[in-house]
Amino acid sequence: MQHIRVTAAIIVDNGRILATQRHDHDATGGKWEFPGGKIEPGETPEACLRRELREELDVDAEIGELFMETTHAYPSKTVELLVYRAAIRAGTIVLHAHQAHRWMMIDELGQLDWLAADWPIVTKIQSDFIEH
Ligand SMILES: Nc1nc2c([nH]c(=O)n2[C@H]2C[C@H](O)[C@@H](COP(=O)(O)OP(=O)(O)OP(=O)(O)O)O2)c(=O)[nH]1
Ligand SMILES: [Mg+2]
Repeated sequence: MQHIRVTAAIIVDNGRILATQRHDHDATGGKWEFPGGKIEPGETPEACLRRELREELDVDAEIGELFMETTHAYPSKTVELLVYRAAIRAGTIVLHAHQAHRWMMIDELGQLDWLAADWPIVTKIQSDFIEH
């Protein structure tokens, strides 16, 4: 089965975490995720995530520590997710790859219809995420 490595960002602002919604016309349309994308050959995860945040949100971000790694087997592919903390350093969000975004309080995160691979991330954020 296809195995892909994907980076995703936990971006916090004012105590809220950024969630982005995939386009309805995508295979997983309407689901929520953390912005990011596939690591290209020769690219470090951090460089990938900076590139993805520029491409998808139009922002310059500083990538912080690795928050967690999680792997999920979908019917058609296995996704290995590398989840980093990140902070926006410049720019204002303009959505180039998503249909919506929301800034969520940590205790509200469970209200969204997340991609299946993201539930362990949501659970870990709610159990041991420390803002700093
Ligand atoms: N970015 C992101 N992808 C996720 C998350 N959870 C999850 O299962 N995925 C899956 C969905 C996709 O099958 C895969 C990569 O997603 P992607 O569509 O963002 O990849 P990309 O930005 O490189 O986009 P593209 O150039 O392939 O269109 O990872 C998540 O929280 N964030
Ligand atoms: Mg993406």
